[in-house]
Amino acid sequence: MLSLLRQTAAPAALGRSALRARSLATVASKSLNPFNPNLPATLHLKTGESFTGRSFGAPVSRFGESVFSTSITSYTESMTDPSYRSQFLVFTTPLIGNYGVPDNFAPENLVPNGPPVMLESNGIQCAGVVVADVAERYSHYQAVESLHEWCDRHGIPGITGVDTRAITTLLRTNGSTLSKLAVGDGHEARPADSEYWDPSTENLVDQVSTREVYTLNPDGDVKIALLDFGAKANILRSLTRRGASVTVFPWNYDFNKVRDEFDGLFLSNGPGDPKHCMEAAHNLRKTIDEWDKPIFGICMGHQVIGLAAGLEAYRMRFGNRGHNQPVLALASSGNIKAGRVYVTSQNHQYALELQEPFPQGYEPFFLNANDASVEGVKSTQESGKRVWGVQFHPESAGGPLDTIHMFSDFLHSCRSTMKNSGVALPAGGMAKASIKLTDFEAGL
Ligand SMILES: NC(=O)CC[C@H](N)C(=O)O
Repeated sequence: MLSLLRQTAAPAALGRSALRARSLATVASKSLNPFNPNLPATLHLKTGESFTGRSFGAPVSRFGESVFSTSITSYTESMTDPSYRSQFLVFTTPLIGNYGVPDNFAPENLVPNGPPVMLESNGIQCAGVVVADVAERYSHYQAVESLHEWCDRHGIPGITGVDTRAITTLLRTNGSTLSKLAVGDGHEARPADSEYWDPSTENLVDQVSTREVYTLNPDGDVKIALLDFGAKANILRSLTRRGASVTVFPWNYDFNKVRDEFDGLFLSNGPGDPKHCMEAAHNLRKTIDEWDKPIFGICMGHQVIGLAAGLEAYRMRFGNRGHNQPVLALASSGNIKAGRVYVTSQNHQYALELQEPFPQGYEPFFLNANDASVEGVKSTQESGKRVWGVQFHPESAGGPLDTIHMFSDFLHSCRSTMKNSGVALPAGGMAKASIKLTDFEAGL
C-alpha cells in the first residue's frame, strides 16, 4: 500500500496550482454514477438477519465482516485506515458524509517531509460503509466531493436508511459478523452460509504492506526503521514532524540485517489476525534479545511485540472501535503517569491475554477501563530493555490526542542512546524542543 502512496507523490516539476487543478479534474472526471435514491441494497448478516435500505457509492455487491465504530467524526480517516481492510464499517453516528471528502493529494494539504496523502492512505480500505443517513449535500472548505462520489470512484458500496442501532446491538451480542452487502437486482436473496468469505483466514497485512523499502525525511537527526503492517499515514507524520527520518520496510523484512544503521524500531498498525505475523514476531524476538535500542509498537505492532514476548493473542467478541476508549495507565513512562486514565482512539478485533504470570522482563502498561483488556505492554525497568506496545492509537486521526506525546517519549529515548554513543543531544531534549503548542492545536 505505501509503495502505491509513493507512486502518487507529486512530481517536483509541477507547480502547486497546476497540481491542484489536475487533482480536482481527476476527482471530477472519475465520478461515474450519480446518486440514485431508488437503488435498493440489503446488508445480510451470517447470523440470519437482513437490513434493507438504499445504495450509495459503487453499485456493487461484496462480502466482508461487519464491525461497528462509535466515532462521531473522521469517517474519511477511518475509511482510509488500512486496519479496516475487508470490513463493513457500521457507523453508530447517524449522519455521515455532511462534511464531504477532501482532496487526498492536494499539495497544500500535505505535511512537509511526510507521506504524500492528507488522509490515512491513498484510498478507501474498508469493504463498505453502513450508515443510518448519508448526507447527499456536504459543506467544508476542503471538501471536493461527496461521500457517495468518493465511494463510487473507489468501487466501494455503501448502504443508507438502515437501523444502525439494531445492527450494532446484534454485533455487540453476536460479535463482529461475516456479511454480504448486496446492491440492486436480487439484493434480498440471502447467501448460503458457505458463500460468506472470512477475511481472518487471509494474511491481510501482506496485502497492504509496502513492497519496497523507502525513506521519508532522510535528513532527520534520528533514524527510525518502521515495519509496515499497514501503517496509518499519521504514524509516519507523527514521527517525521518530530524530526525523525523514517525508513519503511515490508512487514516481514528481517530488521536484524540492518539494525546497526538505526536508532529505534517502530512496528505499525495493520489489519487482521496477528497470528499471520508470526514471522515478524520471531524476527522481533531476536532483535529484542540482541539489541538494546528503543522499540515501539501500535495496535498490530503491539500485538506482534506481545507474541514475541510469549503472550497469546485472542479474538474479542466485537473489538473496540471508536475515539472515546478510556485506558488506565498501570506504569509510568515518559509523559505517561501511572494511575491516570487517557481517552484513546481504537480500531481492533484482537487483543493480548493478560497472562499470569506475565512473561519475564515485561509488565502490563495499560488496561481498558471498560472491558479490562490489555491496552499496553512494556519491558520492565530491571530488564534493561526499552520496549513499549500500545493497543490504542496515540496518533489518533481521528480521535483525541491524550497520548500523542508517546511519540516524543519514544524519540527522546532513541536520541538519548545516540547521546551515549557520542551523537549530541540538543539541550532539553529534541523531543520537547521540536514540538510547539501550535503544532498540537493543529491536530498533529
Ligand atoms: N488497528 C490495528 O492495527 C488492528 C490490529 C489487528 N488487526 C486487530 O484487529 O486487532
